Amino acid sequence: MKKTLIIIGMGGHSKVVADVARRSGYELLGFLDNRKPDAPHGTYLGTVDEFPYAQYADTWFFVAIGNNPVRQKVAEQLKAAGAKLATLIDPSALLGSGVTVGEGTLVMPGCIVNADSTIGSQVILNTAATVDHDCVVGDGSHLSPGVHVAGTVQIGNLTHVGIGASVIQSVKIGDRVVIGAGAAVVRDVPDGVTAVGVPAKIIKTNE
Ligand SMILES: CC(=O)SCCNC(=O)CCNC(=O)[C@H](O)C(C)(C)COP(=O)(O)OP(=O)(O)OC[C@H]1O[C@@H](n2cnc3c(N)ncnc32)[C@H](O)[C@@H]1OP(=O)(O)O
Repeated sequence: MKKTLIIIGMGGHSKVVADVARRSGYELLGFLDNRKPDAPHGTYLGTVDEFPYAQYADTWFFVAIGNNPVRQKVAEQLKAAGAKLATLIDPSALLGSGVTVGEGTLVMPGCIVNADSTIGSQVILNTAATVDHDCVVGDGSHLSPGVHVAGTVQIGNLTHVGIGASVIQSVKIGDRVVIGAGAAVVRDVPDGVTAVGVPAKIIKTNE
């Protein structure tokens, strides 16, 4: 029997999550969203807050919300309601030996994660992102499409690395950091800042 899945969120990100879920062998029952969508792209099953999770004990749930803190908050809400959170790894992704991937994480098509890297929970490794050996990507972080992370890099929690950015080996990027699209990160980046450019420089402190 196929495993069944319900996806949380009905924005654009949920479309790509649905595709990864189908390719990974799940039967998709539908979507939850606290805002009823005007033009649903699948079966709308109701709100996140009012869904009867206890009646779906055999079903897996996946939070497909791009915003890092919101994704993590909704995942906590689901866990408190007793829902089982799936981890979705596209069959085209390559994971090296000793790699671990946390609960609720999405690994998109074309990603490569090399040996002994640790990917946290509720992470998005977006299309064709690569993470080399011995890295850590913290909970709730998002590596956008085409990000390349060299070996032994540490990325904190709730950090967003923008599309096409590169991070050289052994750099540490803090929590709640935003790295701009196309940046080259060549020095450590502290918690709670936005850094852009080549080489990446801090342009502001985030709220
Ligand atoms: C499937 C998907 O869609 S996944 C999502 C992928 N999306 C991304 O990766 C988005 C990444 N976001 C960015 O790069 C954004 O530009 C951010 C977050 C770095 C900055 O956004 P904001 O905080 O709104 O800053 P804002 O746009 O006001 O720019 C501030 C300054 O930084 C500059 N700047 C902004 N982004 C960059 C960048 N990536 N590289 C270089 N300079 C930049 C701006 O030109 C501006 O400079 P100025 O003050 O001289 O005019």
